Amino acid sequence: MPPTTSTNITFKSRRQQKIWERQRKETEAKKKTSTSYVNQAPFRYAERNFKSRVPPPDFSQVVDFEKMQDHSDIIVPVQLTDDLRRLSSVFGQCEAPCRDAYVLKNVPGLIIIPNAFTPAAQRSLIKQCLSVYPKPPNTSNLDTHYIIPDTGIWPLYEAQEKGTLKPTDPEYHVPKKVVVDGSSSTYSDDEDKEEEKEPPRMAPTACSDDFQPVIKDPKPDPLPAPGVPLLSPSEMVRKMRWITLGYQYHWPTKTYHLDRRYPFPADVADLTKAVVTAVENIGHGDWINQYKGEDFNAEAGVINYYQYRDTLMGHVDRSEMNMEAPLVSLSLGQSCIYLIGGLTRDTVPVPLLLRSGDIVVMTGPCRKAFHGVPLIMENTLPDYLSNNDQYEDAPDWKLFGDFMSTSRINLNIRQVYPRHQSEETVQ
Ligand SMILES: O=C(O)CCC(=O)C(=O)O
Ligand SMILES: [Fe+2]
Repeated sequence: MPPTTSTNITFKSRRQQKIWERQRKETEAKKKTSTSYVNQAPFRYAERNFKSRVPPPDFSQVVDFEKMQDHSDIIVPVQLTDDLRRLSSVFGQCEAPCRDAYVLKNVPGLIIIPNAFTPAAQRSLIKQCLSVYPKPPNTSNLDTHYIIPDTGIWPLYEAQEKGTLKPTDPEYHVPKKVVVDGSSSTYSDDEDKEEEKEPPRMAPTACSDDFQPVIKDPKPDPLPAPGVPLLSPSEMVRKMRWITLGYQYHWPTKTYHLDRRYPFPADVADLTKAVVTAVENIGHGDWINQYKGEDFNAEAGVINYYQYRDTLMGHVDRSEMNMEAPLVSLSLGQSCIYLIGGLTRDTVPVPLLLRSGDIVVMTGPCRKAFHGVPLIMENTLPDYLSNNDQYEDAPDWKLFGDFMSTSRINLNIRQVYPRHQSEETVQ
């Protein structure tokens, strides 16, 4: 067969030409979506705005709960049914009650409770999120590739910083998991969270119509990738992207391992129940949240660790059999822009500025709304989390403050089973 040509390129075969043309079309399509804002769903348009470095994002529509007067047309102040600090000690000791919350006129079901935790309570939660919760059996993104010691990584990082753990010590490098020869991973670690990647093709995703929260298919653990590097403890802690609490989550299929449930941290369960109790009967217009705090069980949680420039792409959390129960989400550390949209990406999302200590509660219709985090706002760490100061409640804060100087932590908690049902009664 004679070589075929396309423009000035010579091809050895027709097949090669076809491949080349397909690739060219794909590249052009990609270029189009990345350089022009035309034909983009409003949610994607907003994501691109906040991810842009040059030109800088347009922040003019951002809702800042410290400047309420600017948003009185879209935000309604409400009073929680009870003081959070009375309902749970995890919010911290403080004379002032915590009852101020806000709802958005155009996002039914969304409730924001700004500044819900005292500085000491935030320090305590951050310490737990970094040094206590990320221990086996709780799973993190690092587990796919590394054998995490029972202590977790944090004590190794502390020892490295103190100089008591040296690169030549055997514990310095957390061992890698062995790659089984000849097997290729169906999923890569990069695909296991809804970051700026296409979701894996083989499974329906939590945003697709054929998605089922319960599937009979096997849920194989992602396989370790060959070639992951051995890292120092300080590098390892900054590679932590997420951990899961309670029912463990299978990212590739976006369903829960209902047979893999680990103990849920009591303080997080306690504060979440308090939040769900405090938002009873809160809402606006057509939607008033009626879910009872007493019916809420914290059964699954995700802790997201964001470094500067990390983003979380727009998605819907609908892996829970119970989609009536509120989802409670806490922000700690650097501020972020949080986009809250509607049932599809075609609804124009509202950008919210979330600060350390803010709580977002997604109730009723908002449980099915698209949301995401397109921007971590640099240099927004509150002074009370700084690594330069001494704190009576946290004498060892320096290292935690170092970590938080470039990080945001989000903790979100869900109920998996319908109310009055549990693992035992459902099976
Ligand atoms: O980081 C956040 O505030 C949101 C996290 C989130 O939506 C998720 O983990 O599903
Ligand atoms: Fe989410």
